[in-house]
Amino acid sequence: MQDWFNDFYSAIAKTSLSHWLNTLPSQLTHWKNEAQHGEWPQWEKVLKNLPVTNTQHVNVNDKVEIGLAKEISDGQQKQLTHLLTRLMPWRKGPFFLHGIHIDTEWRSDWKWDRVLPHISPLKGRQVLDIGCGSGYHLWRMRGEGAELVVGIDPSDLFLAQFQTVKHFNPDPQVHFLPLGVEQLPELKAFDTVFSMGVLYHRRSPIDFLAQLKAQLRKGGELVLETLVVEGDVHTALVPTDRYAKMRNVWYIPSCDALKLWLERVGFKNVRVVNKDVTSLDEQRSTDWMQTESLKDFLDPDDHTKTIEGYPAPLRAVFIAEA
Ligand SMILES: Nc1ncnc2c1ncn2[C@@H]1O[C@H](C[S@+](CC[C@H]([NH3+])C(=O)[O-])CC(=O)[O-])[C@@H](O)[C@H]1O
Repeated sequence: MQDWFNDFYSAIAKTSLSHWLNTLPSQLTHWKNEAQHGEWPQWEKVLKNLPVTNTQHVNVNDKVEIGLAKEISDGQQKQLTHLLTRLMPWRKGPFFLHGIHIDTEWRSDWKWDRVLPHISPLKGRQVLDIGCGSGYHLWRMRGEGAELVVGIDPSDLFLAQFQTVKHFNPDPQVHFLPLGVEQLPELKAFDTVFSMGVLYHRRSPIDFLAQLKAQLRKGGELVLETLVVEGDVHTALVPTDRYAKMRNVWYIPSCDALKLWLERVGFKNVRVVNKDVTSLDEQRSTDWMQTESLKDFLDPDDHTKTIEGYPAPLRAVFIAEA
């Protein structure tokens, strides 16, 4: 793990992100010390036992597929499947590793298909994904030609899943840092900042939007995806307790309200490019995530409502300019 972070420091040393090096090393040292007390050591063991395959087969353009089945023996494939199950639940994907299909809870590729047609081409850009989950979209961003791709997410399990994929595709321009958005300094350097599925988890959504803006260079692009409700510019749902069984949901604004919030923190040219009700095919239990999923979070008699009686998950994609 020492190497991953050193690799990242080298990757940004001569870029407009170099001032990040003032704060990052001490934060990551702190993370390393803390991680030893949780489940990290057992996931690290999985990472250490992954087979070295040196595959040249990398497709991150229309899916995330690294390595072919024929490049490893049946015994190795069985062993690899076993190691991957030790990193369950796999929520964000899917991934195809040496013929093993990790059928994740979410079809994150469908979200990417809704976002991609509307964003500025990523070719040559420095890109940040805030709350990147397992890093599925990081690979797809690189597949679109981004020059440097950085994801942050505070979940250690997501880091372990990302590093598993990176083990088979050691691309030096794709990185995951175990940080929360609140730990970022004002970098003002990324060409595109993504934040998908995170806003409703933030207690102070307007501060969060300002933090996103502070990561972009002037004229850079924000790609924000979040839950929304129908309503006017003054509408935002704050659940009394849980929303779709999630404990940590705070604000679900209408599109007009969120557009206003974005404008209030200084974003320009704000537009909603996609609205979509999450289908039971997009989020579901699988062999790789065997506990409850969307169908258990909805009213069994009326799928337009959550089990708590709120409008069922409706998601929107916003694009804005810093
Ligand atoms: N403070 C924080 N800072 C950054 N990330 C955080 C924070 N707190 C939680 N997260 C992370 O935000 C992600 C939200 S999931 C979206 C994943 C992907 N983007 C997707 O669009 O599929 C959607 C959901 O679970 O509802 C998780 O990976 C958290 O660990």
